[in-house]
Amino acid sequence: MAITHNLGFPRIGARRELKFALEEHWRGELPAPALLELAAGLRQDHWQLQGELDWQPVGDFSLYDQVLDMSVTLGNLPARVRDLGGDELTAYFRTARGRAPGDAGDSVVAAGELTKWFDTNYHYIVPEFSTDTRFSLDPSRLLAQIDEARGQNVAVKPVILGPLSYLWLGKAKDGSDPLALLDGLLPVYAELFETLGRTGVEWVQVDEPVLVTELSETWQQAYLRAYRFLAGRGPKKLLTTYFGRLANNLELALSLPVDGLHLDAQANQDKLESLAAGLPDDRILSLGVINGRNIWKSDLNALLDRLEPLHRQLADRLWLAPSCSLLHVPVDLTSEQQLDAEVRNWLAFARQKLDELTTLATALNQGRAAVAEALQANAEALRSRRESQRVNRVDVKARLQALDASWGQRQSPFAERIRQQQDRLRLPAYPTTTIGSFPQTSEIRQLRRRYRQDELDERRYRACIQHEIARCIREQEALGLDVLVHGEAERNDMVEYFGEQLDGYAFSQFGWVQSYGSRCVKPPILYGDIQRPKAMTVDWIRYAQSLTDKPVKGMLTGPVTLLNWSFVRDDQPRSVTCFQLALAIRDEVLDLEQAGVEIIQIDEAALREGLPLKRSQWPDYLDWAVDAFRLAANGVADTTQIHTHMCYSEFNDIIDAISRMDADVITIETSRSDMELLAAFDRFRYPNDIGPGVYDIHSPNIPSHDQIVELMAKAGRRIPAERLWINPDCGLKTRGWPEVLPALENMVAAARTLREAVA
Ligand SMILES: CN1c2c(nc(N)[nH]c2=O)NC[C@@H]1CNc1ccc(C(=O)N[C@@H](CCC(=O)N[C@@H](CCC(=O)N[C@@H](CCC(=O)O)C(=O)O)C(=O)O)C(=O)O)cc1
Ligand SMILES: N[C@@H](CCS)C(=O)O
Ligand SMILES: [Zn+2]
Repeated sequence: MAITHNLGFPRIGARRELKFALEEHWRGELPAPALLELAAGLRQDHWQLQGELDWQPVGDFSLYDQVLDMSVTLGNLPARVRDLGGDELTAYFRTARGRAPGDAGDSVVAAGELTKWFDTNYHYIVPEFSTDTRFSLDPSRLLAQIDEARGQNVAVKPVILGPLSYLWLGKAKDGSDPLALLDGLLPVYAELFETLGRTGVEWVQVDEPVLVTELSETWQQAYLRAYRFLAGRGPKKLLTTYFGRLANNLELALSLPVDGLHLDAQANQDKLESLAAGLPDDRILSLGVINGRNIWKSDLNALLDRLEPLHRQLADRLWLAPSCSLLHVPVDLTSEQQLDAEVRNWLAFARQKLDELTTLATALNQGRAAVAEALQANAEALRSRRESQRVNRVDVKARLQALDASWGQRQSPFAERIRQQQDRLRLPAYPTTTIGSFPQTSEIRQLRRRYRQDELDERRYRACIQHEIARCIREQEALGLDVLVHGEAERNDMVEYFGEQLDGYAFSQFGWVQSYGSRCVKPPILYGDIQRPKAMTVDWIRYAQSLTDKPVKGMLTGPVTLLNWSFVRDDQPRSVTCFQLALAIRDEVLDLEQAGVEIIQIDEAALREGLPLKRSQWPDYLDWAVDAFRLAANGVADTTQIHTHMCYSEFNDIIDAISRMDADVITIETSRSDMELLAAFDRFRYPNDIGPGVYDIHSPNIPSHDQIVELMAKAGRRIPAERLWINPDCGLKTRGWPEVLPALENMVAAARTLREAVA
């Protein structure tokens, strides 16, 4: 009997029920018991949807983030939150967001840092450590959910984050080494396992995704030490790895004293037979056979060809699962009634992926004939996708073939370009600008919803958006900003907006995926060769420019970010898809230039986050990613100024690549690090213009004039004043106008002060 299980289910809800309830609760409109009741209802629904599986995950549900949940279980909330007291839920939300419902004044604290979860678009709350950190067990959340699940006849398999991954994902604010905390942490994990054992849990899933990164000898030794210490305590342990190949850590993983190993079957595919052959009799092997991060149907027949011999060898020691938690895919394809039927037939969301798993297990346990119809339909769907004219377009492929290196080359080097641009733009010293988006108010979202639901015709919708753009231009002129933006009011999201307009993309209605906390994104589905049927942004920018004499930036999302934040095709290398996107964006850049736009910003917010988890693979990725950016950007004349924006700040290790992008101006996040992160640009003698962010847009706090002047003075010690711009860290879409206006007022005033100093 092959056994089926799941690593984790999306918790936001098929209709984003959790998002809306959380936001209502934070506004003080939904009491905590009602929020908790809704969460319990979602868990119940999700266990029911997973009812066919042999084991179901428990503890994967989270009100905000699973890493923060683990911090609670290990008694490791930040001292600034613990000191404020209050109940458990209050402390939880204060750590996540800096405030709980009703908090003001002294009860507002700095929120925990959010950072991306491996190479996904999910963001977790970073555990905070110092040399003084002491852990203590609080298993109450996990035990309560185990009880709840047992009450619903769930075959309970608790899920926890393992000790090494927990330490690796955290940060010591005092610069100490998190690994030094391992000895203090292990007894708490031991107590947790023993507690779970006493409640009769048979298997516990211990997530150690860090095993797919390239670990130093010290970390490898730490793994051995930790799992030897924990051996034999509590339930059987399924050591769970995901997001890639175990590579050098495979032997290490196999040598750990655990009862089973889960790995991504596709990433480790050349190892499966030898693994099965050498597996000790008392171990199980769990294969992540269904891709948990994309939305394509699996090739079930090909998988069975591979799995049948393994199953004959391992019998019930073969477990089948998705490759990782299904957190990263939408819940249910059956909701998508407006999606093109042909494309829909190629897709599988979370529910459909679990169906695939059940089909595979039935075929293995009872023979393929038992699921002949499902296998036939699957083969048909795959054939239809492979042969579809919409997937493979001769014209797009031919254009890519015809590319030569000159397409990625600006006409002149930066020093010459910037002289021509300055002659044309006549900007003051320390030019001020913003990153693109202005507040996405509920009125703007309502507009879009009414347009989508045909309550507003196109003419009226466009007039309303123009009205928003006009307001945005008016406000920026009144503030005295130097380079304006149109505000992005017409965009639901910086990626989805472009996906909706490019051939080769489909988009869903309900395909929401959690990005952080209650915030979701709806990644568009890139299924075929990419072609831009018509200009996507030119009318809006032209309209904005018609309202002002100041330059308005054309605003685009770059090819690498479109790639990394979409569900992309798996039938060709990512680099090829990225170059197709680059050509489409290049066409838009040239149309903007043709329309007289003097400055064009191409956001590459996801370029760094797409770095492979293994450093040895970085050079290859950076080569083609930077080439794709250059292909998109570099068709313009010297007089056209290209900006790029990246809303993160760790550039030390990729500064060569950033430099090779050769954007005339790069705007980056630096305010929270006190400009320290400019050190990389300084050390490398980065030659082009830089706009180091002077205020943190994630916080409602208003930066003062003096703070901004001080930050820019620090920047000036690293970068010559004539190459500095002044701007916020990132776009302002999540903020409200009452916060944005005074912040930008101070920013412009600070620029004036700085200009006086250089006059
Ligand atoms: C910069 N970030 C982004 C990432 N990935 C992207 N694809 N895009 C990004 O901008 N990754 C890293 C970060 C993550 N940061 C964020 C920040 C904010 C959000 C966010 O606010 N998401 C919204 C959904 C945005 C959206 O697409 N909205 C649509 C539909 C809105 C909607 O649900 N409308 C309701 C009606 C609402 C109303 O007020 O009446 C409806 O239709 O029923 C739109 O604006 O049209 C969120 O709500 O979570 C995400 C990631
Ligand atoms: N232009 C986008 C970039 C976000 S990373 C914005 O301003 O929202
Ligand atoms: Zn940004």
